[in-house]
Amino acid sequence: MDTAIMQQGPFAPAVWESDQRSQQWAASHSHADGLDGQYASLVAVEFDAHNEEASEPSSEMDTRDEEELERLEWEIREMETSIEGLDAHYKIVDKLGEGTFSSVYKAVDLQHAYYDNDHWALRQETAIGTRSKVYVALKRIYVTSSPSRIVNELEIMEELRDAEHVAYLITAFRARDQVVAVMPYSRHTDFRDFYRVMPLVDLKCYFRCLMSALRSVHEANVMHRDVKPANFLYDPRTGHGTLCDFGLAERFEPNEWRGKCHHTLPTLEHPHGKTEINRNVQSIHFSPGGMLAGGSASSRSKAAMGPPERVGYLKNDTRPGVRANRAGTRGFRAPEVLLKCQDQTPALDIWSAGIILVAFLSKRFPVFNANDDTEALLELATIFGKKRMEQCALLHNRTFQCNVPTIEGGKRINDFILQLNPGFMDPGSHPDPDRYRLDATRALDFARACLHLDCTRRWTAAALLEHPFLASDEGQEEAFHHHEAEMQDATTPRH
Ligand SMILES: Nc1ncnc2c1ncn2[C@@H]1O[C@H](COP(=O)(O)OP(=O)(O)OP(=O)(O)O)[C@@H](O)[C@H]1O
Repeated sequence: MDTAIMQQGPFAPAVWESDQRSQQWAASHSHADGLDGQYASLVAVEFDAHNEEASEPSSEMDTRDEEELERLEWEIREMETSIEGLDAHYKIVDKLGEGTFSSVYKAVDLQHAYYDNDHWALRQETAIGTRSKVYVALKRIYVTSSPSRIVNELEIMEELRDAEHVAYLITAFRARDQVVAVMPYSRHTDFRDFYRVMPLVDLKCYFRCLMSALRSVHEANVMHRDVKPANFLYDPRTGHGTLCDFGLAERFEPNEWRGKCHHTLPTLEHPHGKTEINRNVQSIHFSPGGMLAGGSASSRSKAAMGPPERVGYLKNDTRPGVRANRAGTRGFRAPEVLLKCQDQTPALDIWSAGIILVAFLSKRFPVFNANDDTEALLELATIFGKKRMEQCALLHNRTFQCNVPTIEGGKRINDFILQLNPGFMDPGSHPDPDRYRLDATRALDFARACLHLDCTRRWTAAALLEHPFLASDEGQEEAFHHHEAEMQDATTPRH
């Protein structure tokens, strides 16, 4: 390796980082609930914290054919020869994934013992000294990625190193045109294997990890921009999740607020008034209750601000299209991204997390599958209805026009979920049917809180962590009712 672009650092794999409380909680609830057999067998694999290999899937589960395995072998050899010195540090054992911008491999960290891992060991509840092998994930970023994009990803990961439930960067290096980021290996199960069978109690665990990752990311004024199941590595056996892939992440710069829309600069304020972030924000419109600031589109459009530009559109418009960051994955893009809002906020990640929840609750994945942004807006319109889409567009200084008659009405997100999964409220053989119904109602409300079309009304990650679906004690429930009352108050139009 000729150029180290970041220092080698101490680490311990995230798989050992599992929060013991969530782990015990997930395990006890999963089994107590008399679960779907498929899910029970997923979580039943004994997790031996001291012997990673014992809990690895056996080769029988490897469905790859000979040709694929040969290709993988070739790929590993090619990587080892094109990055001089790599094999002295890491022994690549498998391929974990492949995306648009990179390939990710599982490797044994051969030199783990030569580094001081105490810092990370402090964050663990499991001693790491007893491990015979320590696995890492090597993300080989394709040469077609621009240097600025690579630096952006690495810098953001470096900045978020101490954030819980966020993939952290151990080191990164460059060998000629090859850039490799090294992360702890996070053991996980493919979302498609559990989204239809995961019980509500374990779903809470999933969203606690995801929301706590997003809270840290947003507190650092970063928008992830690509929240989706493939980027949240969740292990149902331990109840531990890790948000990865900061390849599209963008800094939220309040000082560069363009002000072309009708929504105000948000505050990432904690509910109940404990301000804790946005070091750089100079002018903040505070809203009660931890919502991103602002009222409803209709109330705001009547406010003193007035539209910055004329409303409406030219029929034969020859002007170039509006440019805005629309990075993300289809089906997970928030309405403001689809509408090319130029002042996008961290609320866009909350929308994507809400879509993941809809997949769980409706047992449908992918939820949306449009080929382009216009089609994606139409998909939203079929749920939310024309009027609310028009209001949402207006908020971003856009006009929504559609002559499809079936989108006139619109429904609540809860009704949409229940339409797709009519049996959702039925506790079935759940040992505590009332508890199930309460959790199910709260899960629907959690989805509603994530999926406000109006980005200013979407709850923050910090607020969502205190939503009763995730909150577990009375105090938090009381706080929620207080929070709800404040929200009602804030969003009721004043005449
Ligand atoms: N730390 C890790 N531990 C285990 N697996 C990982 C880790 N990081 C990434 N992966 C696996 O590799 C896949 C691709 O990683 P990543 O999303 O970072 O790459 P990408 O090229 O940006 O992908 P995409 O274009 O799909 O967003 C992930 O979906 C995951 O399955």
